[in-house]
Amino acid sequence: MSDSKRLRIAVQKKGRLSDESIALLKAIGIKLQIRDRLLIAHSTNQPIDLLLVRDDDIPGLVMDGVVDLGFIGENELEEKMLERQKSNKSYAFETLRRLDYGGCQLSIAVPNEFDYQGLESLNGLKIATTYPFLLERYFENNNINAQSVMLTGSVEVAPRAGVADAICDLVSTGATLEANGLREEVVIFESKAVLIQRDGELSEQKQALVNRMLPRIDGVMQAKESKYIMLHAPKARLQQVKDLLPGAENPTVLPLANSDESVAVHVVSSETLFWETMEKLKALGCSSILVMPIEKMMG
Ligand SMILES: Nc1ncnc2c1ncn2[C@@H]1O[C@H](COP(=O)(O)OP(=O)(O)OP(=O)(O)O)[C@@H](O)[C@H]1O
Ligand SMILES: O=P(O)(O)OC[C@H]1O[C@H](OP(=O)(O)OP(=O)(O)O)[C@H](O)[C@@H]1O
Ligand SMILES: [Mg+2]
Repeated sequence: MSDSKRLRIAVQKKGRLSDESIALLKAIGIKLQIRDRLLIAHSTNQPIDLLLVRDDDIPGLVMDGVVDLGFIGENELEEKMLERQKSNKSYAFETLRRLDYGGCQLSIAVPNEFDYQGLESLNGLKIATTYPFLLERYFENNNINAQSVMLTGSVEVAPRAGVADAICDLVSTGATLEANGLREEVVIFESKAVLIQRDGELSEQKQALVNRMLPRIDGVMQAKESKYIMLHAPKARLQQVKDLLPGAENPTVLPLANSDESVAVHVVSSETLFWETMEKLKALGCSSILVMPIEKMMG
């Protein structure tokens, strides 16, 4: 059990989730000095320690109570849950937040020349994967009689190497599949990064720290999606201008020095302003249209 006074957070050391997880912690005000070869990093301004590990280890570290929090992909988390269920190990945890990065899907892909006619075409195949528990659950739920072949890496070369007939691997842009002459046919799991907490009560101090972190995480994610929009608009067309601005229920309208016809409009928008909308605003007589990123938000 984690009995240290400092909140322990597990983060992937090197990979797809590392940079964004660490950037998120920094964005919520946690100062970190990460040195390349060390497993642990101490925050210099909060009672927080980061454990930098392989992502495969993160669900187990949280479920065994070795760390308090962990950043992990839902694919890896669900796979480890299924694995621990089957071997009667505890698999309790709490999801604190679903995050806005690490988006990918676990899909079955076949070689381009394979004549795929639907799920029944998978019967009798050998399918290489790093996620055998998720794949076998999919087989069971869909009455597919196929065999999973566990590979920890280079899954996409398995069909060419004659090790398997098809694969089940993570897909984001599809570039890896394309480069290996494979075609995505079935999405079996959609995933994003999540922040999870171990089961059981945290000490009062640790819980208070987590309670402060979560609204800040929400603020960072919200800010990323939002824009601050400023423009000069003709007074006579103010309503039409407001109608064009996304999520602009309550814009600030300010007088402009030296102009009775125009006003300044400021608005925090829940989405960005597309070029097409900017062109329409211009056509209505708007000028000085600025779209700016927002760093932090608090409701
Ligand atoms: N192409 C992708 N785009 C977005 N997210 C991805 C992509 N590939 C993987 N992920 C997410 O990031 C997680 C980590 O992927 P990565 O490829 O870094 O893992 P890994 O090779 O298993 O690393 P490790 O050495 O830590 O075991 C995946 O489990 C998934 O949730
Ligand atoms: O659809 P794509 O955009 O091509 O992304 C998918 C690839 O990304 C991940 O691997 P990664 O590049 O992280 O390397 P790894 O397999 O060596 O971990 C994943 O395992 C796929 O191979
Ligand atoms: Mg891994």
